[in-house]
Amino acid sequence: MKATIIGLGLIGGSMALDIQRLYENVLIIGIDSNEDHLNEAISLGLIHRKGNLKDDLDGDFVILAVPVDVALLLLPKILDNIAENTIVIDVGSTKKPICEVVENHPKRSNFLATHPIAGTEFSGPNAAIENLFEDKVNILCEIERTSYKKQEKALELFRKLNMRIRYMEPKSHDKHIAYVSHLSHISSFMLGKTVIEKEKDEKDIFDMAGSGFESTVRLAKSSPAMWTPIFRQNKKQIVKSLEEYIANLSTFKSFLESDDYEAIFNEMKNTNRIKEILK
Ligand SMILES: O=C(O)C(=O)C[C@]1(C(=O)O)C=C[C@@H](O)C=C1
Repeated sequence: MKATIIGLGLIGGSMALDIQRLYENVLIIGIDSNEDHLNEAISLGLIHRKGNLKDDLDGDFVILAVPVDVALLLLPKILDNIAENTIVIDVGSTKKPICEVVENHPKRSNFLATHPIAGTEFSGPNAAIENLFEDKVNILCEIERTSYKKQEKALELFRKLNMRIRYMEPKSHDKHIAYVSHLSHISSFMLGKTVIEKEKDEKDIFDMAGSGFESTVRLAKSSPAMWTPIFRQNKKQIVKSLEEYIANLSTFKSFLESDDYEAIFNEMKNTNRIKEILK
């Protein structure tokens, strides 16, 4: 079993670890533009050897786990050179642009667009962990455009990883993910910024930060190199979600200014429904 992992960050590295654990006689080849990451991936045991985009597109799987802007550039070239029986699986956080870029590619049926809803705020090969995908949702887009044999191969991998599969249209994926993932990150980044700016005048502010602040601001530790292209590709949906979020913040502020504590209580009471949604 041969798998080529392109992009040896948290997701690519974790995938490499799990494929080694779940299959027999595995050869994992790593490709990354960052030479330090490649060396780190070898010393961490994530990959067996370095590869390249000419000679290593002929295994069972090619996993494309690079930032979403790089994925758009690489995927058509990868498909140009892919071996007949090899499936390319992308794992990026936006799905419409990547599906569009290969829409009319003659090797479209070698590709499957996926989004594993798994991750942490950390990045790079060092952040890779075993079992990251266990019991996590994996959103698959336009699976009918992937050849049947290759669908089976991918689904077997996701079964072995014990993932929960959902099927979605790329547009619908990008719309919903703008709210539950992309907006969460922006909100955390801007909360972090607000508190850091205050800290300039009040040195003690972080001494007062408890686990509430820490859990809310966790995502602000995420990689700007990964998130900037995501925000760019999903700009339209994110702007819409931000408008709704800003309106809710403004409403809360006006309730407070007008001492409308009943309204504030009700806003929070209604939102407590999140306890049932995210059990
Ligand atoms: O939990 C985190 O730290 C994540 O950032 C994971 C998260 C998310 O927003 O849920 C981030 C991006 C991925 O596309 C999928 C999952």
